[in-house]
Amino acid sequence: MPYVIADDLPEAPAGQRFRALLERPQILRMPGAHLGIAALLAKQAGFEALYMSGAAMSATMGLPDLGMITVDDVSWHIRQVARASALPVLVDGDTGYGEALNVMHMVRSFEEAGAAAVHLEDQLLPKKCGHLNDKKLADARDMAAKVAAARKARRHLYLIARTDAAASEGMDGAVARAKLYLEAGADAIFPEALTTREMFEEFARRMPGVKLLANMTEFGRTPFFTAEEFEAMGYSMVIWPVSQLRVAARGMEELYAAIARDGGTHKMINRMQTRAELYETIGYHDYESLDSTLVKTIVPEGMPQDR
Ligand SMILES: C[C@](O)(C(=O)O)[C@H](CC(=O)O)C(=O)O
Ligand SMILES: [Mg+2]
Repeated sequence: MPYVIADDLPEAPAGQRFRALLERPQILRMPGAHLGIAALLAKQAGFEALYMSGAAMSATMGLPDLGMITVDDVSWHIRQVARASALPVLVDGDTGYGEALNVMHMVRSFEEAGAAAVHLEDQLLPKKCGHLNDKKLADARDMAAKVAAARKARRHLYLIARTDAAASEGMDGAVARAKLYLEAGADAIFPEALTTREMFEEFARRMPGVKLLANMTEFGRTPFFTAEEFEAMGYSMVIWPVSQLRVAARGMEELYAAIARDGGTHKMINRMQTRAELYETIGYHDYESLDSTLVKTIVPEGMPQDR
């Protein structure tokens, strides 16, 4: 249904709807979807919440995931995803784009744009994908101050603190940082780039009662586990952050090669969503019939139109 109808908009704030999903016993599954069209397709597949990846948003803009995108770039993505899907969205807030005040501005901007949750990581700029080498970690107390700042700025936004410490400070360091971030006001923890099942299980065991997020990114350091496996290991949320971007990028690569090679798109037609299917996805005809109903309501039949 068209998002422009007030009666169809969700009543509760996005953060509250996100929390309600986390109260259920099963793991919350969030595929990456940072564009309106992706949000609609993910919702159609049955997902109840979505993830917005910094890596995917950056790559969409033709940029590396080094913390170069801004609060406004991300807010633009949040608006279209929240609007198109009306689903709660967890947003990658990177390092908060600066220090405490920047973090507070990020929280307010993301909430205003329609986000449900954000994660904030303990790296220094230029931040890296958590699965790469040579990450520079922030001082744990500086990160805790950012979490506290986020807490002060948020009304309903769910706050997830991500720690990238496992690689350089080991499990003890990651656990100690997670505890500090929880004390500072984080609602949940995202232990980044754990490399074995044993590490995931140990982290969960040492964080009893804490909501944890698992990152199932491909081509990284985490071996493949299913949502069910993460749930059994004690995780409450799982993301597949960049998968949609990777598949779409491969599709674009093949399309451009085909046009260059064949002088047209004829060999790619059966790989395409048809016009009718696309219109179905975006609700084209719903908007069109809404428009004609409105015109009839405002200008009843028989009423002279050109006075
Ligand atoms: C989750 C993540 O922060 C993202 O931006 O999607 C990335 C994903 C990736 O680069 O594979 C990460 O740092 O893990
Ligand atoms: Mg990221």
